[in-house]
Amino acid sequence: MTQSGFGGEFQSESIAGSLPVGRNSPQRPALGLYAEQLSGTAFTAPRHENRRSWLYRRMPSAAHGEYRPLPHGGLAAPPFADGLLTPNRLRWDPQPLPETPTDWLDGLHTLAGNGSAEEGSGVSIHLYACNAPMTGRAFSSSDGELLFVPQLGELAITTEFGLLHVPPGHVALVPRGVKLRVDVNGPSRGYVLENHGALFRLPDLGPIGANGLANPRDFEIPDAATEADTPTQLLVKLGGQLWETTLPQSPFDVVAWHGNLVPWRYDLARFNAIGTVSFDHPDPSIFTVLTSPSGQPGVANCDFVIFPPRWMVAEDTFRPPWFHRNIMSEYMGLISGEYDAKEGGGFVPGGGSLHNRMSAHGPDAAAWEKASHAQLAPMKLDNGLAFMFETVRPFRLTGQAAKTTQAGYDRVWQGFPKGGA
Ligand SMILES: O=C(O)Cc1cc(O)ccc1O
Ligand SMILES: [Fe+2]
Repeated sequence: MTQSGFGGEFQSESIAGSLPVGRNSPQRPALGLYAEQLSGTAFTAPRHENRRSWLYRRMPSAAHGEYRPLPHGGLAAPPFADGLLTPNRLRWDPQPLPETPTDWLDGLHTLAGNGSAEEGSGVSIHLYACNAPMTGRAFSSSDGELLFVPQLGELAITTEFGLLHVPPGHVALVPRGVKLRVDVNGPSRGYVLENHGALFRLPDLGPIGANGLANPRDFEIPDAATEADTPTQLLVKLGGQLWETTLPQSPFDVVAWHGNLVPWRYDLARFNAIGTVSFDHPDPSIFTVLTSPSGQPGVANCDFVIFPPRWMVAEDTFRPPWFHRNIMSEYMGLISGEYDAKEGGGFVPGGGSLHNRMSAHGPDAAAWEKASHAQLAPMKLDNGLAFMFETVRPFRLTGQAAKTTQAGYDRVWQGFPKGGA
C-alpha cells in the first residue's frame, strides 16, 4: 500500500497511463476502459463532506442481469419489526467457530441495530465466524459502510480499489456499495459495524491540538489491482435482504481509480492515546477513533472508541471506568486480553456486552474491590484491547442475539457493601 491519509484525494493505476489526467470521463478512456462514478454522499453535499470516486474498469458495473432475492437467514437491517428493546444489561460469549467449511458471508449474522437503514440513520452490528475463503462470489452492502474489526484470524479483503490485509488489532473500512470478497486462511472471528448514517470521519481534536488520537497519515489505502475474469456470483444487501445475480466476469476489474471515497485499513497500535496526567478517569470520548455525526452538534450517530494499552497515572482516583448511566448506548467487544472494568470473568476476547440507554453499569464487584484498594503507582495497562460502538439510539436485538445471551450477567454487580454511616 503506497498511499495513506484520511478523506484526501487519492489515485492509483495498475497499468501506466490508464488513469485519465485532468478530466474524469474522456470520450474514449485509455485501453477501452469504462469510466464510472461511485458516490458516497449526495452530489450536492457541502465540499468538506462530499465523497466520491471515479473507477476505470474493464466492464461497467451496469452490465449485469436481474437480481433475485437469496435467503440468508442471519442478516437483517434496522428497523427490526420484532427486535427486542431491553433495559437489561446483556453479555455474550464468543461465537463458536464453525465445524464445516463456512465463508465470511455465510458466517455473518446481525446481532443488533438502531435507526433505519432506509432512512440513512443508525447502525447495525454484525458478527462473523468463518474458516473458508469466499470462492466465486462477491458482496456489497447498499445499506451502509462496513467497519471490519477482526478478533481472530487475518482477513484478506479484496475490493474494487485493491486488496487489504487486516489482522486482529487492525480495522478496515469498505464504503457503501463497494464490492468485496473476504478470504481467510483459518478459523476467523470478529465484528462488523455497518454505518447507515453520516460517513465515519476523524473526530475534531479541540484543545488537544493538531495531532493525536488517530492521525490521518496512518490510514492505509489499497493499490489498484485486477483479477483474471471468472464467473462470479454477485450478492448485494439492501434493507437487510440479500439479492444475487451472476456476472460472466470478475467485478474486481478496476484498472485505475481516483477520488476521496476509498477503502482503508488502520493499525490500532498507531492510536495516540491521550489521558489524564493528574486525577480522575476521563470520559471515554477521549479514545474516539472515528465518529459518525448525528446532525445534532456533538452527538454521534456512532462513535468507534478503543481502550488501548496505556499508562495509568491518576492520583487519588478510582482508575477503571466509574459507575455510570449513559444517555448513549454502548456495545463493547474485546479483541484481546482483559478489560479493566471486568475483573470477575465473563467478558472475554470475541465476546460482547450491551448497556443500552440509561442502563446502570460500570466496574464489576471484583474490579471495584481491586481498584478501590490498589497502590496508585504509575501502572501500564498493557494486557488488552477493547472497543465500543457508542450510539445515540438504543439498540434492538435480533432474535438470534436475544436467544444467545449469557445467563446471570446482573450478578456481576452484586455483593457491594453498603456505604454510609
Ligand atoms: O462501560 C464501559 O466500560 C465503557 C466506558 C469506559 C470508560 O472508561 C468510561 C465510560 C464508559 O462507558
Ligand atoms: Fe459504559
